[in-house]
Amino acid sequence: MNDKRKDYITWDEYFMAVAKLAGMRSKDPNSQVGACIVSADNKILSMGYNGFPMGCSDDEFPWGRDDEDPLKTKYVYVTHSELNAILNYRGGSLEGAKLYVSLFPCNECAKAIIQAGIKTVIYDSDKYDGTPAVMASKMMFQAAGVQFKKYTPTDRKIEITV
Ligand SMILES: O=c1ccn([C@H]2C[C@H](O)[C@@H](COP(=O)(O)O)O2)c(=O)[nH]1
Ligand SMILES: [Zn+2]
Repeated sequence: MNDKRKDYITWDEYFMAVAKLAGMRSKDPNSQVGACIVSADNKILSMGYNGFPMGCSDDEFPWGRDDEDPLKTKYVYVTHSELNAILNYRGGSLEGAKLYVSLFPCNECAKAIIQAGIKTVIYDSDKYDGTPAVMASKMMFQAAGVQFKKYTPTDRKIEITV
């Protein structure tokens, strides 16, 4: 019994699972998004999920998507997972880091990702592909030399009992 285990999870499975675990903290009833920032040598640097800013109560601010008054929707208040992950990092530079995220970043997150120096984005869902926000993200990533690649699902079930 000197051989190592063979069924350990890959780096990609690990970091995407961590991103999705972070997303499970989200109170958004429609889309729970998680992000995990990783160094070039595979150390986790930061995590985030979509939620309201500190001091803005999850129970008082609205979670709805549609209202003729934009102030009664979540969109004007929610901080996106990627931005939270960037802002949660306290260690200095994210230059050259990788970002694992469960949903393709919107244009506002793309700007923050580029400006933070993140060079690779690995995403799972691309459910808003073709929308202006995602089209703008893809254009900006291409112009800025940020690689984006779809996570290849392995269908591995990762079960954790807590
Ligand atoms: O780049 C992104 C884009 C969106 N999100 C968050 C913001 C919202 O909480 C949801 C999207 O809600 P829908 O009901 O699917 O419109 O996702 C994010 O974290 N990062
Ligand atoms: Zn965003």
